[in-house]
Amino acid sequence: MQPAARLSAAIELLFDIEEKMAAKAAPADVLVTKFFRARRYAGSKDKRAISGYVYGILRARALYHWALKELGAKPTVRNMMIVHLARHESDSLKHFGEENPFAPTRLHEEEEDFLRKLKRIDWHAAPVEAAYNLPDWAVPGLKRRFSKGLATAAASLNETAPLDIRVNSLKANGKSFDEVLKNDAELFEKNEFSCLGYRAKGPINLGAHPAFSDGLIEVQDEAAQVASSLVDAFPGAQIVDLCAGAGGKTLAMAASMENRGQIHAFDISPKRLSSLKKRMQRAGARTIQVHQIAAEGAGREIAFGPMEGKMDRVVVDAPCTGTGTWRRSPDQRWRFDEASLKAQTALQGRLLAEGAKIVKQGGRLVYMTCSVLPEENEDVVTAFLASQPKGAWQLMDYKAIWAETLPGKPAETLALTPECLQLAPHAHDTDGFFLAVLERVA
Ligand SMILES: C[S@@+](CC[C@H](N)C(=O)[O-])C[C@H]1O[C@@H](n2cnc3c(N)ncnc32)[C@H](O)[C@@H]1O
Repeated sequence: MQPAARLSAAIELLFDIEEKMAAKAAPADVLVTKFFRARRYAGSKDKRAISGYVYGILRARALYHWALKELGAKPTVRNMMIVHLARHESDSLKHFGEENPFAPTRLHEEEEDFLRKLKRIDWHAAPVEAAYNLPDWAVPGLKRRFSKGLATAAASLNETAPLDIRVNSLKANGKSFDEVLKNDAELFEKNEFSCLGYRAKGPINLGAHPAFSDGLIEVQDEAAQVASSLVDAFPGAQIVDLCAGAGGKTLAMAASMENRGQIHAFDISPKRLSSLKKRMQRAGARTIQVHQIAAEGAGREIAFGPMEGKMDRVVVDAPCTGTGTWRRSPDQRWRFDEASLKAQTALQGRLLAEGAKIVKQGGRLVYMTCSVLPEENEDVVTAFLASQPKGAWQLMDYKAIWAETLPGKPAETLALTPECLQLAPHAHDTDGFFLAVLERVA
């Protein structure tokens, strides 16, 4: 593709992403994949260039909105692209209006005008929300979490994420990492916290790798690996994974359990559960029972009633705003608002209370989210404890569980409640992730 055609393609793709974002429909990564699948003629360099524009603009969206407002221009996709090029590769602006049927149309007078004014913009004067691409609904929670460290934390949440893998001990059978990855082992380095985790040193396509197709490795961020270990899923345990999704944690727990015991994996999404079924086959996990469940209604009582007070572990990996994974999905932040955050926290509270009923005495309720917002984390746990009879639950110190389940020194928490674990990219070089372990006393 010619450079001009790449620009047009990026504008078209971004337009689609913006539309779907407004409708809270398909996320950017799904749209990007679909876009390229329909354009087989796009080579790897084209894909890299187009994705570079798209994600670069998504990561600076609030900043470009702010700049365009300062200049009296509308925050359209085309205007954001013009600002982006002016900042990063002004030479490419010459492709607008080029003699090429695929080129974007020539810059019109208003655009030429704001381009001239753009040179006078003081980018350092941008408010923190614009500079770090923060949506209004998340700012109070981010300030509570990070206080003076907000700028550093927010900058880190706006970067690109690394790729981590977990060696699947069910299939690796004691093989060393070099044996599992063969000649590609040197492309990875050991994770800091997770005992089975490795981080890719650079971009790598694992989809076609034999270690992946043979189930020897799983793609999983280090934070999720740590959280799965802290469940302390022991061989022979009876576990309910209430929001199992496509089974990232379920598979890690099945491996810790050495295929002994039982994991009941529930979710409302048939698509995610069908992906879990494929993954468990590939991973050789034989202790997982998959159950689709309705979001609400009597079906849930029928499913969970017989389990009341019987489970060793109940994992509530709750649906959340995903603020901790903004690095991977930079459009995610624009899909929520104050009302949907509130609805999400109410659902999290309901799921935690529901899961609590099926934990046995001495068993553990493990609440986790991939969010850094206290509203979805400590506040949900505090409200749950307040709703329970006094002394019914003990909030366990994650450091004590870490000592039993993970090697090395426990990561220092950023949680407002010191017993809980809160990880964040700037401090731990992992996704943002929260975990609280509650033991049933009575
Ligand atoms: C954070 S994701 C789970 C990720 C998964 N545990 C993993 O490790 O890959 C949250 C999941 O909750 C599911 N969910 C949403 N509402 C639910 C409900 N009422 N009951 C059970 N699952 C629900 C979503 O479909 C989604 O798969």
